This record gives sequence, C-alpha cells and structure tokens, in this order.
Amino acid sequence: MAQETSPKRYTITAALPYTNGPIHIGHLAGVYVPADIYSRYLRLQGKDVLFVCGSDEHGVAISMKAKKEGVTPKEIIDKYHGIIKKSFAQFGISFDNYSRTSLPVHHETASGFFKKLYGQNDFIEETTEQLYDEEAQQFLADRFVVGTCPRCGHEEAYGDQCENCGSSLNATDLINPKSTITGSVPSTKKTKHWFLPLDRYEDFLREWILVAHKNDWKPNVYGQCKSWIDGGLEPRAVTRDLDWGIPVPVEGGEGKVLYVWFDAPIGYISSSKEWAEREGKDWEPYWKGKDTKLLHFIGKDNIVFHCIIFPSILKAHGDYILPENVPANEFLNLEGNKLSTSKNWAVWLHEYLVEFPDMQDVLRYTLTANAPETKDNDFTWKDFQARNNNELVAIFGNFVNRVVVLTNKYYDGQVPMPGELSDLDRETLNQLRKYPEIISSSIERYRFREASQELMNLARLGNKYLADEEPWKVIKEDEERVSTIMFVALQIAAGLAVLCEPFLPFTSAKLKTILNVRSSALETSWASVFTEEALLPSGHQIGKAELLFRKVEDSEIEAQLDKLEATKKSNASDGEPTKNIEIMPQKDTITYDDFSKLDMRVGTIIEAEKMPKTDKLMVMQVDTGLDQRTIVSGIAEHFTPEELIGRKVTVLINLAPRKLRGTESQGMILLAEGADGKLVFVNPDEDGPHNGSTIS
Ligand SMILES: Nc1ncnc2c1ncn2[C@@H]1O[C@H](COP(=O)(O)OP(=O)(O)OP(=O)(O)O)[C@@H](O)[C@H]1O
Ligand SMILES: [Zn+2]
Repeated sequence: MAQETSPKRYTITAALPYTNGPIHIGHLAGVYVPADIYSRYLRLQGKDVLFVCGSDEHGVAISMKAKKEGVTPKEIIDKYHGIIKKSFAQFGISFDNYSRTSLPVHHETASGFFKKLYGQNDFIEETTEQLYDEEAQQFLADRFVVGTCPRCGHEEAYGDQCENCGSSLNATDLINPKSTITGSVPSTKKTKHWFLPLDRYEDFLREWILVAHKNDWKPNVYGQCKSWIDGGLEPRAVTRDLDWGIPVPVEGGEGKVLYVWFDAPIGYISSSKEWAEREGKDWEPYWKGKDTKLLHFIGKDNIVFHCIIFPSILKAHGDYILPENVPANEFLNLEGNKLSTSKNWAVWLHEYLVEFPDMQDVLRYTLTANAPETKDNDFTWKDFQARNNNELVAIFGNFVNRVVVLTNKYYDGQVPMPGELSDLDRETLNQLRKYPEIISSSIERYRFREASQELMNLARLGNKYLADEEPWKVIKEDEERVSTIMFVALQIAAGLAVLCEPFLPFTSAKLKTILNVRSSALETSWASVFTEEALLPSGHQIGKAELLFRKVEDSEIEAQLDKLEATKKSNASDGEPTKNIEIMPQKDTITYDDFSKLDMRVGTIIEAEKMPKTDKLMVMQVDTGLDQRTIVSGIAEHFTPEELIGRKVTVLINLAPRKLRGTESQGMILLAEGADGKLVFVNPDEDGPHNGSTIS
C-alpha cells in the first residue's frame, strides 16, 4: 500500500548477479548504480538503511558454464563470486552486505520457506510430462532448453522465461524446443514436481499492484504486471530435476532441487541475516516491520519474479512485508548491440577498473546520465568521452578548480568574510539552497538521470556565477567585492561536495578533503545545504587544489572501439573453418606443483564395449603399464569398439574414481575436440614409448 508516513527504516535489495560471468555495464546501469545512488542518498539523509545483495550461485546458468569450461559448478561460482565482489567494492557500490547463495545460512533460509509453504499446503504436488534430453539423459528446464516464445514469437526463449517479452514460461510451453546441451529435439518423460499455484494469488496481486500501486510504480513495471495478471496466472513449478542447487527438503524430493528463482530472492533475506550476525543487529524488523520500506532494484527481465512470484511466496509465508516499489530499469545496449556475456559484447567492470584507474565516477556518471530508465538505451564510448570532457571536466571540475585555486591565491586558503550581498549573490545562494530538494524529488521518484542532470546544473550555476562575476578581473579594482564573490562560490563548491556524494562518491570524498570539511566539525548532511548557515564559514581553512577529473583522449576511446571491433571480428568468423568452435578463455594460471600432481601415462586399450542401454558410454579395459583398469568414457558415438581396441592413448591415472551408471571409471583418456565436433585421441606416436611411460 502506498505509505503515508515516513518509514522508520529501508531495506534495499539489488538483483543477485549470476556467477556465470563478471559484471558488465548493463548490470551496473540497470541495477547497481541506481540502487547505490538511492542507498547513499538515504544515508546522507540520516535514514536507517540496509542495502543487501549477493551472488546467485544456483541455477542452470551455472551448470552450463561449468559444463562448458569442463570444471565443477563450485569452481565456477568461487571464481566469479571473487571477481564480482571485488569489482563492486572497487567501484564503490556501498552494499552493507554482499553474500552468496551457496552459504549454509541461505540453504537453511530457502529450505525453511519451502517447508513452511509445503506444510501449509501452499503447493500443488503433481507428476507431469517434462522435456527430456535422451542423449544427455537429463530433464530440460530453464536455460537447458530454448524454443519459440508462445507469447511473442521470439525464437530464443528459455524454458522458464522469454527475455524478449518478459513472460514467465513453462518449458513445455515452448514451440519447437531444442536442448542447449546436445542440440537435440527433446522427448518428454514423467516426473514429479511442486507447483506454486499463482492463480490463487491473482486477486491479491490485482488489488496490491493494479489498484494500490497504480500511481507510484513505474509505467514499464506496472504495464508488465498488468498484462500478466490480466492474461491469467498459472501454477509454476518451483522444483527442478537437477543436481546443482538447494535440495528439495521434503519427502519425495530426493534428487531434485529448488528452482533458482524460488531461492534467489530469498537470498536477500539470507544476506540480511548474515549482515545482522556480523554486526550484532536484528534482521527481522528489516523484513517484517510494517514501518519498513522494502525496495527491489532490478532489470526488466526480473520483473515477473519480483512483482508476481516472490510477493506471492512472501504473502503465502505470512510473516513478511511486501516491496513498496520495484523500480526496474529497461536494458542498456553497447554501441548499438545487445550486451552479451557469451558473445563477449560488453564493457567489463573489472577491466574498466584497470584500464581507467581512479575513474569510477566517470563511468557512474555516464551510466546514470544515460540510464535506460524508461526505454532501452545505448552506451557509446563517444558519449562517455563527451560526458567526461564536456561536463565533468569542463563544468564541475573547472568550477571547483577555479574556486580552490583563487581562494589559495587571494586568501591563503581561508574562506573570506563576505561584504554586502548583491541581488545576484542572494539569488545564487537561494538557488543553491533549493538544490537538495530538487535532487531529492528526482531521486525519490527514481529519476536518476534527471537527478544527475540537476547536480550538473548546480555546477553550471557555480561556473556561470564565476564567469559572470570575473573575480580575477575585479581583484584589480575592488578587493572587498572579490571576498564576497569567493565566499558565495565556496558555498556552491561545498554544496556540490555534499550533493554529489550519491552519484560521484569518490569525487565527493576528494572534494571534501580539498575543502577540509572531512576532519572538521562542519556538517555535511544533505540537510546542511539548505540551511541559512554558511556551509563553509569565514575563516575556515581549505586545502590545496587537486584535479577532480582529467580529460579522456581520443586515443583512449579508439583503443576501446578497436577492442570491440576485434570482438566483432572474432564473433563473425563463424562460418569460416572455425565454425561452432567456442574458444574458451584461458583458465587460471597454475603452478608447476599443481601440474605435477597429474599422473599421466601411456596406455593401450585392450578391450572395449558399449555400455548397454546408453548411446554415449564406452567401457574400456586399459593397460596402463602399472595395472589393467576400467575406464568409462562418453565416446561411443565417435568410435566403434573395433576402432578402439589396440589403440595407444594418454591416460590420467590418478583422477578420483567415479561411478558412471553403476560402473566405476578409474581414470580418464585424453581427447581433443575438432572443429566439426569430432574427437581425436591425444596420443603418443604408436611406435613410441611403452605402456606406463610418464608424460610430463
Ligand atoms: N543490459 C542490461 N541492461 C540493464 N540491466 C541488465 C542488463 N543485463 C542484465 N541486467 C540486469 O542485471 C541484473 C543481474 O543480471 P544477471 O546476473 O541475472 O545477468 P543476466 O541477465 O543473465 O545478464 P547476461 O546475460 O548479460 O549475463 C538483473 O537484474 C538483470 O535484469
Ligand atoms: Zn516472448
């Protein structure tokens, strides 16, 4: 319900990023920068804020990435969680806690939700036909299957969602489904799952969103919700037949896990619990207090999960508050094309931080000034350069630099005593005092672009004031007047230092240091800017000038465009002989000690036979020189047993044994995959070393 009184505390969540890749500018513009601006703004207002996020470490996106890289899901999540967490911190995203959904606290919390709803009979338990990949011997859900969206005709819709129209789907709804694991057309197979009957929540959702939030939710969010609710809601499976995720904690759930979109939003709660534990605080008021304002910052493809599914889960649970708003953004593109992790079409945050050191605020500003708030938008490097050179350097930086340099030059850095104020001085100070309200009003309506432009307008006000008053000329004839001019200009500089903090936190800190307000007793809250009191009183000593921003050169922009051009070329070489090959990024560097742990030997295959009732598996007896052992390998579609017997191969003999369909495989035979998907043995020359020779 639209809140009448001012909330006592705020819980702010930012979408949990999947740990299947690093953070790119789309994520930042869509979610993390606006959420951070909002949180910082509230803190400056003295509000009680809990800003949480964390890595989403379950789901098919992770399993797929692990399969692709030939490593375990655990290795994938550890790697990307590390990269993501570090880059967020360096970029100044001020989470109170950044958690991960693989932690026990999250498994317990998500299981607890499931058990509670199960106990209340809030699920439908049903055995239905689900898509099945015979070749991979796996059920296909979510990103393991693509097909045509029954709602909009988009051909690359996933098994749970169409990213084009935002619809939430059941995999069996897809037209012409195709397995993304093997490319095959799936069959169907019976399996039991638990469904959340969303139809039961239709009346509640209609009342809560379509009536109560008709006027305060963004039109893009409201519109999506309205079309789903009006279209009729259906039960959604909240469990999956997968081996990676949170085990289904009820009878009959063996071998199944929770659907990632069931557990991920609960991750906000787990993250809050982790924070409370560490800080010695109570998390419950932040999630259960009626006087708490809960906000979810997300991108548009997450709207259904945060506005329909998660609220239904919270409502069913009964103890929790609902979000007051879900200010979802549309999508950011890059140089005219959709950002894509798999196509490497992105500006990666961790790379930006290295290539543009100490320039976090420039990216924050560019992404805010051009945020995809009401429609999809394009990031271009030219715009980045223009925003930096024409606005941050030429207006903001130039104004502040003049003020600081002149104050040092004329008054040894002491704020001068003003004389009588002219009409323009008074008018300028009045305008300055209006800015907190102007910017607040934009931020509180989630119009961050507008807010960032108002901030720049304040810098413009200062710049124009100095340009009109020309203290560097007046100093020759009227020194007293200059004291007044500089006093007024200094107040604007101090106002900027405070009001830019949500948008440009690094610049704000630098400017506060230059103005020497950090270690002083001067107040720097949001409210301090609109009081009649001077922000910087006469006599206050400021520090030396230091450049806040530097120009971005053409060559830097060209280098970035060249990098993107190279990506385009490498993506376009599809169709050449390298068709369909995905060149994996180089894995992390290992030490010689790591390498020397691999015991690889020359061996000979002495027996081979296809495993009954499978298409892919071949069971082989291999003479390793040390012993004769069984190795099972997924190569039966590539070789007949006859072709294999007698072949010299390279065997990794100290790989931990693993049971495949009941037969223990004791090692691995090394193979390379050719351009056409053909497998080739990595083998010593046939006449070469005898069985058991080590390979190093
Ligand atoms: N290009 C984009 N513009 C705006 N928001 C985005 C963009 N890409 C992702 N987001 C948002 O960022 C948040 C985290 O994204 P998530 O980790 O789920 O990645 P994703 O949607 O799979 O992106 P990608 O496919 O590029 O990896 C989500 O709320 C998502 O809506
Ligand atoms: Zn669609």
